[in-house]
Amino acid sequence: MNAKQAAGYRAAEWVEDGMIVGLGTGSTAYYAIEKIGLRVAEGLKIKAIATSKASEELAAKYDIPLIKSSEVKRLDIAIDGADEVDPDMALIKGGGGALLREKLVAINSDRFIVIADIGKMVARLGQFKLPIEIVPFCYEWTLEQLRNRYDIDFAMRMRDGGLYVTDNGNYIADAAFGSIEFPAQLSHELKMMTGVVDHGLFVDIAQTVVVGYDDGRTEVIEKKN
Ligand SMILES: O=C[C@H](O)[C@H](O)[C@H](O)COP(=O)(O)O
Repeated sequence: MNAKQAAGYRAAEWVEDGMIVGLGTGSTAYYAIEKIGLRVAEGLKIKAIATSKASEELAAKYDIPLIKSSEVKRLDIAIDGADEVDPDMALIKGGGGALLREKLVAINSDRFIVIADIGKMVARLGQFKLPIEIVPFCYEWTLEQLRNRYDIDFAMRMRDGGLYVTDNGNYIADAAFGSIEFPAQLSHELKMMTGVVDHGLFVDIAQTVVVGYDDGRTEVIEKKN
């Protein structure tokens, strides 16, 4: 069992009968979905909302019943990976482009569990390029606005020779902050910018982090109040 699988499988143990579950996206969330799917095959009764088309397909493969947001007001639990996790459980997410749906699901869940291999744990966020989802309309102006505000490199994410398009039809600019001293402040500033839909900083959203190690061990860290 590798570190991602260990974390994903451990977090899947939080899921109980009758829960509405948010399914994350990425190579770590893959294992949580797989384990939840195996438990569904054994009789676990849940309903789920997926944070990407890829995770929807994975859930369908495991016969995890998916529902629409109109059918439920809140989720009991959401389980998702992260690109970086700092000691305050602030995160960078969106390496796989799913940050907007992931944030919507996470903030509307009673408990948000982050699953991360030990390599994701950092003293300070920012080495991983921060994904910023921007609307396609006049995106060059939004990019220019970002470049003028922060003196760092912003690169439009590319895919197959063209601009990468999220499940929501938007683009992503990856921002090389290097070191983010005040994640909450940056999160707020970015949200205020016209043209920016959202970004991959998740501050004060996670309550639990399950860390996976290469030898298959896991460590559960709960947020201190
Ligand atoms: O958009 C993708 C998500 O935020 C992922 O949860 C994040 O990038 C971590 O992905 P992985 O588990 O593949 O490292």
